[in-house]
Amino acid sequence: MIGKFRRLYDDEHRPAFDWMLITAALAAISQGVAFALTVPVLTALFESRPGDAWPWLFALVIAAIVYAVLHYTSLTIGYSAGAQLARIVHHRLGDHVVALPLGWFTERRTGELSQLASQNVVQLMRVAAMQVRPLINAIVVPLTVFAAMLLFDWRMALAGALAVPVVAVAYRLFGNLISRTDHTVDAASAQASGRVVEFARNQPVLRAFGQREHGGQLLEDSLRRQHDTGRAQIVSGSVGLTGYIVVLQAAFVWLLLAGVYLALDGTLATPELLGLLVLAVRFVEPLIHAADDGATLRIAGNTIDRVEKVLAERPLPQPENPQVPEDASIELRDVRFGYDDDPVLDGVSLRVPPGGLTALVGPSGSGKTTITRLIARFHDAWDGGVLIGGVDVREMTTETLMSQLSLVFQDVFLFEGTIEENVRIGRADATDDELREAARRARVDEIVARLPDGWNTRVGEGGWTLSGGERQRVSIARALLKDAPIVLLDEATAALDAHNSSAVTDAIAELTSHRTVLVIAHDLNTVAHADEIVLLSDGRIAERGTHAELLAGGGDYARFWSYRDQSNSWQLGAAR
Ligand SMILES: Nc1ncnc2c1ncn2[C@@H]1O[C@H](COP(=O)(O)OP(=O)(O)OP(=O)(O)O)[C@@H](O)[C@H]1O
Repeated sequence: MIGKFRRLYDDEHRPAFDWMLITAALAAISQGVAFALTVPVLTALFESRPGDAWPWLFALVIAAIVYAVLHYTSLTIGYSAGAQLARIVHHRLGDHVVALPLGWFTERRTGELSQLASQNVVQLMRVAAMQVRPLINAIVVPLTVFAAMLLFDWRMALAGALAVPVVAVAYRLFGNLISRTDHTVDAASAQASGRVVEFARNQPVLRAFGQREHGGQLLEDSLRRQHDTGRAQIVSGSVGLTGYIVVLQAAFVWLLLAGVYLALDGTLATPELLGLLVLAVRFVEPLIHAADDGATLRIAGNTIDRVEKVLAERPLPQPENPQVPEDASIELRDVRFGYDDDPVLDGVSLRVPPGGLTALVGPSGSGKTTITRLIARFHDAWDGGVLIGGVDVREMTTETLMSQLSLVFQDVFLFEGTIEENVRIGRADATDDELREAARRARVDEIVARLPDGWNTRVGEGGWTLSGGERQRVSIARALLKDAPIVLLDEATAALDAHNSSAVTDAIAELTSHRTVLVIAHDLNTVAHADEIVLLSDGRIAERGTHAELLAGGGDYARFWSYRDQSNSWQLGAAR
């Protein structure tokens, strides 16, 4: 456990943690020595030689002072080492995840990462600061007491040593019982907090569909599950803790019996026996505390395992000799790729020349979004190549690649901040005039005009104060401000109201003029003017050509187009 903590520290701060360990160990030794010194003091008093007790008492006071100083030192070093740990773990996680492929950031993983980096790391900091020392105490104090027993009476020390394996086995067995439900309790708590957020967020939907009770029922179920697992944890935890303490008491009784036997035998004087029994109590005491702290330490151990798992994720390999693209073309050469064992794209080749517009169409799940993700290097292709400006994306740095691309996807994320800050993410050093111009072209100025604080209006977490169409316009303004030569666009105007839809269409027209564009089109009406239309089906290109060529070809595209004529609202995605 201590090794796990040490591994988390960097070379600069590990010595502070080591100092905390050393001072804590020295404090524990001095505490053990102080306990041991009670034996000659008690012996002298019980043998009616109070004068003999003074030197031992004096030594005991010195040991107690040394203990107090060392304890205080390790406490203060521990606090600062704990605070450092939170900072280091945050930095290490931050530095590592920025190098991970964007495809790693699924909703589940980002949720777990955010819990890990916030709540769990703070717990880790507390454990490093406050709970590692008691663990050292639980090991070093009994060892010191044992050494002292050896000096006073080796037979009592031997009796103590015989009890140690039994206590160790009990610690492990009952410890497992205590921690057995940790994972189920963690999972139930995570699920319950997720349900609370979901219930609050989905109030409008639940009420609109008269499902308030259904949503409440789900929440209630998971709260009940949390309650039940919590109760099971208390029961098995109490059984485990009680069992362990009973074994410790039995170990003490065993020492008592050994001492009484030796006393009756006449080989151990009664005053010495009393002193040794007081020492035996001190032997057992830190072990009881160890049981209390064990559960917290195990949880900290789990957290460290999770941090290490994230740190072990393979970062996106960076090229040794980075190259820069020659132009703004996009090319896929015989690309194969899948998220698990089955390929999602199976031999896809396409080329968008600089300034060209290619539309990807196809049924839902045919792999359109996956193509855009490979171009932005969310993942690397299994086989084949993805090239920008004639250079494989694996041969350029992430910065170079990202400087070439603007991504406008459906799930727009806005940060908690003002609307101006959200547009400025497009290019941090843009002048105010450039920012206003991009906003005007994306028709964000219309949104700003109706907001109470104009540009300084805060958009709320995830941008919830704005409508879906408004969020898309903000994301298009970002892309206009960034002014990258290639645009990857997931066009989705179908779900928008008429006003927003026309505003988004205008904004997209601004964004796509004079740029290389690869657009995922959900509505066939918007693709007719593309230079090339690529129809994907099951991860392969089924048809390709201009609108006129595809209509003349009389294939699936032509068929879908004629359906579209019959029903204006028809969409390709719904054809599956
Ligand atoms: N992160 C992921 N992990 C596992 N499978 C995924 C992942 N993303 C997509 N898939 C799967 O890959 C296939 C292609 O998905 P993709 O999103 O590329 O299709 P699409 O044509 O863009 O669909 P839509 O039009 O519905 O957005 C689908 O079967 C999908 O379930």
